[in-house]
Amino acid sequence: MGSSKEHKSGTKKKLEKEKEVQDEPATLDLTAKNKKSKKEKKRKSSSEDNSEKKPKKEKKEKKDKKDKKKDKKNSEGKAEDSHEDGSERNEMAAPDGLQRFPDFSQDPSTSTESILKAAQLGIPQWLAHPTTVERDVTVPISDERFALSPQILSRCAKAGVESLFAVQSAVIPALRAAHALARLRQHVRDLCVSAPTGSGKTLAFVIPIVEKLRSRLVTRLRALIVLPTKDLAHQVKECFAFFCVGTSLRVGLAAGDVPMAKEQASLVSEEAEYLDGDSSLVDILVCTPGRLYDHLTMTRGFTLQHLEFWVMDEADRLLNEANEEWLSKVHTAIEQDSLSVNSSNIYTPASSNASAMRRADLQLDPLVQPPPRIQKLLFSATLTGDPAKLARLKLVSPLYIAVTSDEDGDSSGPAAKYTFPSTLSEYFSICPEDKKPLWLMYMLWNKVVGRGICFTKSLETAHRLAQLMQVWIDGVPSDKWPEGKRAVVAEYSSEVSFAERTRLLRLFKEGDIDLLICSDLIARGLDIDQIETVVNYDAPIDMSQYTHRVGRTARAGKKGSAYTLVGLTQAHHFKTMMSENGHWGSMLKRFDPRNKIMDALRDQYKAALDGVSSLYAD
Ligand SMILES: Nc1ncnc2c1ncn2[C@@H]1O[C@H](COP(=O)(O)OP(=O)(O)OP(=O)(O)O)[C@@H](O)[C@H]1O
Repeated sequence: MGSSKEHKSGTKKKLEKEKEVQDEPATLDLTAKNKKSKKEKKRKSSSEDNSEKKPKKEKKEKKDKKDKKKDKKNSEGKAEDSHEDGSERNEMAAPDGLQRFPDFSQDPSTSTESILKAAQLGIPQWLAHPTTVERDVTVPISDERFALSPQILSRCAKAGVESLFAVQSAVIPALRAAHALARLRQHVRDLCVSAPTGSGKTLAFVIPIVEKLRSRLVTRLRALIVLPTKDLAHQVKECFAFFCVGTSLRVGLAAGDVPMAKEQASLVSEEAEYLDGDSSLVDILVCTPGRLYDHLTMTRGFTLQHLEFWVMDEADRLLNEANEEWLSKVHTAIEQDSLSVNSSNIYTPASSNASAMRRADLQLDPLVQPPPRIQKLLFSATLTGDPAKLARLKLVSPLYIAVTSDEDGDSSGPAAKYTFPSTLSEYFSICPEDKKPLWLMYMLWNKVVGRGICFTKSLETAHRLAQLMQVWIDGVPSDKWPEGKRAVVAEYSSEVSFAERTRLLRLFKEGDIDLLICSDLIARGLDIDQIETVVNYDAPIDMSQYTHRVGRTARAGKKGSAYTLVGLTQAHHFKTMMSENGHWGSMLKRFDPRNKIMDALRDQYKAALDGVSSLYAD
């Protein structure tokens, strides 16, 4: 937990530095503006060649003008309602003379069309033209298109699922149809799915996979679900386990949180190892790429020869993994084994070095048909549009389903626009770097956060911030707090052991923790029902990071808020990023703390800084 002396002295230096810079005048880095003018020239020439885009361009220019006007208004420090209920005025337009919103009125804005066009260069047709589904659609679970069994319907009822969300209502029928085709030995298409955070992507693959496998006769590894982190693997495993109740399907987990030997023993039986695949103790395996690689390399009897589904959840993150060896390892395993068995459970007794002979036998034997091809299923809220990355997956005639919203207009192409839950309210605040802790204190003090999660840019920042908040909280007697209730914060990062993280999540869910301070470790995928607020303590560096972070709230149709603290030097980048992705405007409101409360907190902040410094003084 970063308690070494080295870490302490580093932290101390940083805190001293933090104190030093407090009184420095903040400067806004505008170097990006010069770079931008080149971009703008390029944009102009490309839009001149593109006359059919004109009406859209005009519309955009109007919108930009409107945005610029708004920015100008902000920059002039004019009071503006900035909070959800519109009741809170911008009383803190310029305390310290630092909090004015920088004037972007001189900034040329980059056309979304040209970015889109560039992004589409060289991308395959299927990726450029997704089947789109409206975000807010829901369909009763009993709809005949889903053809769900009584067993699945009863699990859905138990889970409180009465209707299916947009992504589920599109993906489940597509997969059910594919299963029917597979049974007839027909061509099965791979599937790529992009849908907003919290929109129910997990059930979109869990339900049809359980539905397809529940009548299988023999336990064999037929579905492989790969997720980028241990935490997510646990979450998805639990979901499968819940939906497999009432079936004989067995769900396994390989995420590296138990010793390798124990994991091996849970996946493969030592007894039946003379038959490839017959030794599997699980039908569905949820795993992380690292452990999957280890089992393919080291676990005797572990084979993918019976695989029917290969799901990659948080697919773009998996494709970004620095170590992609796992991907080629899976492909090699599949290619070696794919013709050794057919789906009607007739298998050829085989040793692992006899694939070629098996193939020849299969082709000669009229009773033995080739197995169904493995169907690859990719899911993400921010599916990559990089054709080179997708090519590594060797997808076969993929179908691309994108859940979008009305505001996305003619959204086409991969992640052409990031789609956000309609129940999410978004705010940003411009503040000097060294005052960010004060902003966070304000949010905790003033109960802006409720129950929330706070993202920082690094493990170290998360650790230092959690420590500072703790010293502050401990230093103010309970009866001085609003409603006599102290805030409770905890650090939640990969520095904290998995067991401790599990405990913290439990406390958070039970309402005993108000704010989890974390690095990006859990930005993706984690489904915690109770998160009301996301605080981006450090502004995200790209739109994908923003999407995944804010997507921890406003899930499954619930309301949620996201607050981004934008440092003065990040302000230009933040606005450009939001504008380029069509996310700058009425959906993103300005939030400014109230002067009076901030004044009261300033002394407490200073005392907390001193308190932390003294921790390291010994
Ligand atoms: N049809 C449904 N009815 C009610 N609740 C649902 C339904 N589908 C999913 N949920 C709930 O919605 C929440 C979000 O679902 P899920 O975690 O699958 O989202 P996601 O799209 O994978 O999000 P992310 O991209 O952030 O990982 C979960 O708590 C899940 O139980």
